[in-house]
Amino acid sequence: MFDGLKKKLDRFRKDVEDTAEEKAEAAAAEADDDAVADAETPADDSGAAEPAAVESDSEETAASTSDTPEPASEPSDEAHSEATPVETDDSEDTATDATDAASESADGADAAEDADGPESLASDAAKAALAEQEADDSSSAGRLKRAAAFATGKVVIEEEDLEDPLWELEMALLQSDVEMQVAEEILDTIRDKLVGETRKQVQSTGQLVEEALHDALYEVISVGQFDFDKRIAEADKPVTLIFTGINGVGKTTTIAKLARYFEKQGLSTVLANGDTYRAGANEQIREHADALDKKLIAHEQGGDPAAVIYDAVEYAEAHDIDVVLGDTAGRLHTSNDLMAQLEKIDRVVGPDLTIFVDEAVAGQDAVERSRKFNEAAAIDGAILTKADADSNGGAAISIAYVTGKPILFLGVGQGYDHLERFDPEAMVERLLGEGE
Ligand SMILES: Nc1nc2c(ncn2[C@@H]2O[C@H](COP(=O)(O)OP(=O)(O)OP(=O)(O)O)[C@@H](O)[C@H]2O)c(=O)[nH]1
Repeated sequence: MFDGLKKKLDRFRKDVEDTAEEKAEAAAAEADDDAVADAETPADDSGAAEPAAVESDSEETAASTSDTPEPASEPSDEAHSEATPVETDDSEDTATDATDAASESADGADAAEDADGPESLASDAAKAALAEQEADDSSSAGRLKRAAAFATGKVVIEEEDLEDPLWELEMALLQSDVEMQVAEEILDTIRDKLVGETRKQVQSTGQLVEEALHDALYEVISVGQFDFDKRIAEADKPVTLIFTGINGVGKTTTIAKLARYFEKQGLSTVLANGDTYRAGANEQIREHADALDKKLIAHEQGGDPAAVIYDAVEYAEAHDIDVVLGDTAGRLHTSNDLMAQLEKIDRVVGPDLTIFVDEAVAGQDAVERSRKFNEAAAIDGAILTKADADSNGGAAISIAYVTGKPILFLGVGQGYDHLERFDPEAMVERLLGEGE
């Protein structure tokens, strides 16, 4: 399930990790060359121990180096732990930035000690560059900072490192039927979380990227989620659930699966066939009712669906039944008379939940239909069937964000037990291949 998208997400994570680490290693190599060149430069006649000068290829860097205050005395250990690898980002607010950086460097140092990580490999010149409080540009001092960051077990991820991998990820999401605005939201979240992030000694860049991917996917997938079982348990009985969607997506089969699902929870159900439109609809749902030993309320073909559902609620009240499961005719959102039927059921019966059913394999089409049904009939949640046959996962990722309503269940096969409560965390872990 969703294997195609899983592979693409994994490729994104590897691309970013490779880019960031290659860049840092390249900078480290350059920095060593710079440091060696500086070491051969004769000291000036003042005799004061200058911090290792950083070769610059631009005026401002030289200025910032000459501005660098000379250490008054050999820094004490505390001062040293303050002065060692400090990440300064380019944000305007250097005061906050310095505090953040200091606390981060303390964390970094602690983490390094905690993790019994290798002694810092940064050369003195690299440490001096890192100790600089100035926001730096892409000069050799900047390269040295990145290199030292790498040498001290830190990798700074920059916007340019993400450009290509994010473009690839956007294509992958769109090809997997993720809705455009949902894909943009995912990319924005990843960019916000990763740019300027430093990889701590105890983390790999891949872990950093995975955390950003996880959070970005979870944010869009979990929109509107509520505790379905709790909602049903606490609602006044009988609870009335109405199912709508187009023909052939699996509404009737899903109703039968839910009858089995509630039975396992000790809740009784009665089925109602509000599909008085299609010939053979009564026979189809009656097969399920008989197989599950459940009561079915049905009228003649051509009857009023609202009257069927109303009779089922009356039956449930008279027989102390917990849940009414009302099927309706497959319809397109553009079918005015069928949409008018839904409004009448809403008016006459006042169902607890109107649930939109579509098939995961329909991808973008399912997303678009969910948006239209929600506009026309104000759905309370969605069930995606045939997820067992869906390699993309685009509909499962997009529908909640697009409608603001949660996906409640996934249909994962043709059997009555092939129904899964939709869990956003489990979905994200499935997409990221975690916990396998
Ligand atoms: N693989 C798979 N097949 C499913 C799933 N859910 C339903 N189906 C199949 O999809 C087909 C259509 O299911 P129905 O329940 O008849 O669909 P419907 O929406 O009620 O169709 P109408 O009655 O025409 O509105 C049947 O062959 C089901 O077995 C699922 O989760 N996975």
